[in-house]
Amino acid sequence: MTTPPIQWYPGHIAKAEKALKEQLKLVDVVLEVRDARIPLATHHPQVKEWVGNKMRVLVLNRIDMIQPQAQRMWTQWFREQGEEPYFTNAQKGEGVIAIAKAAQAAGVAVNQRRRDRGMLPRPVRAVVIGFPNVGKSALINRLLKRKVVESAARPGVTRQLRWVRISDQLELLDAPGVIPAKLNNQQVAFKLAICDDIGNASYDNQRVAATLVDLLKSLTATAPELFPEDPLQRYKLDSTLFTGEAYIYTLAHQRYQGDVERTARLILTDFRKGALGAISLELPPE
Ligand SMILES: Nc1nc2c(ncn2[C@@H]2O[C@H](COP(=O)(O)OP(=O)(O)OP(=O)(O)O)[C@@H](O)[C@H]2O)c(=O)[nH]1
Repeated sequence: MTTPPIQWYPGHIAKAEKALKEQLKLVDVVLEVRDARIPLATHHPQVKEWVGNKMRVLVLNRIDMIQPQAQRMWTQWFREQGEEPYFTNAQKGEGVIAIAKAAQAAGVAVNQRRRDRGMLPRPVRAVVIGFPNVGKSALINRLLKRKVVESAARPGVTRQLRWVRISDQLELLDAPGVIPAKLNNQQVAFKLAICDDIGNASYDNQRVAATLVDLLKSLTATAPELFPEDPLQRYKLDSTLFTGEAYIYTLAHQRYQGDVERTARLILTDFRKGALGAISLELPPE
């Protein structure tokens, strides 16, 4: 059997899963953050089971990094699935007030249940969960209107637990819950690696960058209305003539002294910092 191109460390995953379940035990409401560029790949199939019958608010973050038209398509799709997506730019604080309101609204139901059981109402307790690097800490800091959580460019950075008061009705765990990636789907793994939402994993930059080029080619072909310009035009090399792998190899030889690794890293960095434009890497399934 060949080694899969993207690998995690199983011990790390088991530990993360255990920590996440401990955090979930403490709360009434779960704010699940996904990366708006890959809302399906940043969904873990077991979240539903882990969240159980607690209230869940679905947050699609990095809204600045996808096309407005893609946002509209996702809104419609999620509503068809019976879910209301909340879109945020946690870096700038956009859409964050609506998240706090949705969490508080969920708290009303929680307190009604407490009253029905003869218990005193209390502020609703919430936690922010999501894959590494999706913007959990940035969102918490915005909800708190101050910086209590280190928001790092480095994936997988988290710290100790504390309750912080957001309003009279809402308390938040100040440390986010990290959802560990599911191990067995390489297609999903590639998207997580492209977006740097993969945490503690090892992968091959050249294969990941080649997959990004192939994905962009296929998206521009299937949804041309979302791509008035070729996202790869920055490199002045026609992507329609090559496979992803051949594209990187050719570009490396034309522009970067044959340094394929450097070219691969450059393309990934350009995509991650938005230099290729606002691009949703996934579109709602038909
Ligand atoms: N462009 C953009 N960048 C964002 C957004 N939200 C967060 N970021 C940036 O993305 C990086 C990661 O954000 P964090 O808040 O540290 O992500 P996290 O999910 O807490 O990451 P871990 O601690 O690794 O699990 C930081 O550089 C943020 O400034 C957003 O909506 N748009």
